[in-house]
Amino acid sequence: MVNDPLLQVKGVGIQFGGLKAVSNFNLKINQGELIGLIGPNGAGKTTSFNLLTGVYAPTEGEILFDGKRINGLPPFKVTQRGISRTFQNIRLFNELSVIDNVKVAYHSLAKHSVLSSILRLPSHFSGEKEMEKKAMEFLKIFELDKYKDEDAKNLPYGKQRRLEIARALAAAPRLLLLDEPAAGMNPQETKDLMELIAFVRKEFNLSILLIEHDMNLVMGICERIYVLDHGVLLAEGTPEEIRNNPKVIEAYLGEEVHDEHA
Ligand SMILES: Nc1ncnc2c1ncn2[C@@H]1O[C@H](COP(=O)(O)OP(=O)(O)OP(=O)(O)O)[C@@H](O)[C@H]1O
Repeated sequence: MVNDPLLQVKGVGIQFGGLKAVSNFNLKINQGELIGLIGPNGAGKTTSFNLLTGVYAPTEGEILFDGKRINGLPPFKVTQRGISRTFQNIRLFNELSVIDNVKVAYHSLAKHSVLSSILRLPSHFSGEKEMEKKAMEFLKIFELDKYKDEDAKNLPYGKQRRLEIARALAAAPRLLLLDEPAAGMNPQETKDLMELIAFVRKEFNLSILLIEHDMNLVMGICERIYVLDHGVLLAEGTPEEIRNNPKVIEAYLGEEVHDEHA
């Protein structure tokens, strides 16, 4: 159905030994929404991403993407269905060039087959050319085109973060999961990145789920916010509702937000 949410997480949870890292987690993302996921350290945010992307299979509940069940699928299948992510600790292919990092992600979608690549058929070369062109388009959007032949490891930290997002986008997702994309960036880099996220969301008609510690940033760009605490959903609402939710203030935001709006 056209109006069904793109992503529906229904009562999802996972237990590691005796620890319930996430339990009874419910979340909905509609087409085109930019949603924030916040919570104190150890609240279960990254574990939720791992559940959504098939790194972990939930021990309870189900996850529907585009109306179809995806829990239990391995990560590469989840990516093929249309969910891409970035990682809290950057995971690039350090020894590969900047452009090759993007091409790797694009590869699974390219039309030419492995066989045509091995045999070096004409379709291999046209496929390669098209891939190069597409990868350059992503690099341009992220202002990384002039570093295309540089090893990824030589990029400054902020640019590595941008490259990770470019690579995630190259897999042509409908839902992009960003795990603290602005971590370690200075205020100007963070501001630029947020503008870029807003731009790519429109340009690629994306839905985005964003884990972020910078409260002003989350409040500034997300339509709705989910708050996790000790693995359970503490609150869900608009930035205004979250800001004024006493449970959230007590558990997470504390005096900082209180003072801001006093
Ligand atoms: N593979 C695992 N095995 C055992 N425990 C785990 C595993 N992964 C996560 N946990 C635990 O689950 C809880 C939630 O961790 P998670 O990394 O999801 O929190 P987070 O909200 O992302 O925190 P942070 O903001 O610090 O990144 C923590 O107590 C963590 O130690």
